[in-house]
Amino acid sequence: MKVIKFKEEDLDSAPTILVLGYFDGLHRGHQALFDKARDLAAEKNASISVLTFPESPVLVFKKFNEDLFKHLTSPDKRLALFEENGVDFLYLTDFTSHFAKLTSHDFIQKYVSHLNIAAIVVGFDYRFGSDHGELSQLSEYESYQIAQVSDAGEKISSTRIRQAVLDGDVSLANRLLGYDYEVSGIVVHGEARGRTIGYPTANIESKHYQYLPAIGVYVVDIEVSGVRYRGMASIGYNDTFGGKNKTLEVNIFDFHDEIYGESVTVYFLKLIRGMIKFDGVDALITQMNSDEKLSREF
Ligand SMILES: Cc1cc2nc3c(=O)[nH]c(=O)nc-3n(C[C@H](O)[C@H](O)[C@H](O)COP(=O)(O)O)c2cc1C
Ligand SMILES: Nc1ncnc2c1ncn2[C@@H]1O[C@H](COP(=O)(O)OP(=O)(O)O)[C@@H](O)[C@H]1O
Repeated sequence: MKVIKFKEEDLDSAPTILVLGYFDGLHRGHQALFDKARDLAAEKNASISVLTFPESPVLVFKKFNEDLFKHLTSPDKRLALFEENGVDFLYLTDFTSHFAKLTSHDFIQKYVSHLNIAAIVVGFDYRFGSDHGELSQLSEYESYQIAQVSDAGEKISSTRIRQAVLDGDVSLANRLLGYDYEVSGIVVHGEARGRTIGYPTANIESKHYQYLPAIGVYVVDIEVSGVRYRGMASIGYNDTFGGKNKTLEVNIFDFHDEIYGESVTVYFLKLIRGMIKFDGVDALITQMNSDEKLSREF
């Protein structure tokens, strides 16, 4: 997949299926658009292009807070998901005040018309341009609007998945995403207490703006240097020890190596329980023994 800043002179000239949207998380609802795009691409011998934005359009409309930078995936994972879904050309353009003022007609003139469009695919609720144009506006092109995908009778949406993650319901998030919710980060030093209680934990700090699941203990997989291990994670303040910082820590099963400074990815599989403030370290260890048993059996 080629990632290209949208400029008229840099566009590929071969016929292409254009998929439009922002696609945070590229969940099962989004994947339905790419299923259709792949069918069309095969039928018309065309490539697949996406025209999207590096950051959320909401940044242009709302007072800033850090949450507006947050995504369901890291930037790398976002690219990998587009690639897995068959995208050949990912065109990026900044969503700015100027961009927001374009009418649907301007958008077609300035962007869509410069591509060699074989067909356009959008989602059921797609609107574009300052006049909130509908698909009919694109009627000069062969265009397809994909029906909403539901799960348990409710629409699959990035908002619903974000809420599931924040509630700690990673099982639901994973089902709606169609893959395991993951957070990437770097292994940093903690209090060096883990090893003294028989459960060393890799403390993971994320540089990306991602949603961290709710405080609690989780069954996880963790990828270290390309190998995926089972483990158990804690998200919280280490209440038993009066911790002040919220940490994401993973005890990795059948693993014995120093990995400070390594980039790792944590895949959240299931919420085990909430955080408990124990009276002493022995009670914590007993609880962690049973967390381990459950996590290994998952
Ligand atoms: C699976 C798991 C469950 C945990 N559960 C709790 C808990 O219920 N209460 C708590 O205070 N700390 C809990 N912890 C966090 C430990 O307090 C923490 O890992 C330990 O203090 C080591 O910290 P360090 O890595 O900074 O040295 C848990 C950690 C793991 C890996
Ligand atoms: N099975 C394991 N799970 C997690 N980390 C491990 C494991 N074995 C060794 N380590 C190493 O030990 C470190 C964790 O030890 P710990 O005593 O908890 O110190 P810290 O407080 O710095 O995290 C990890 O960052 C990693 O480098």
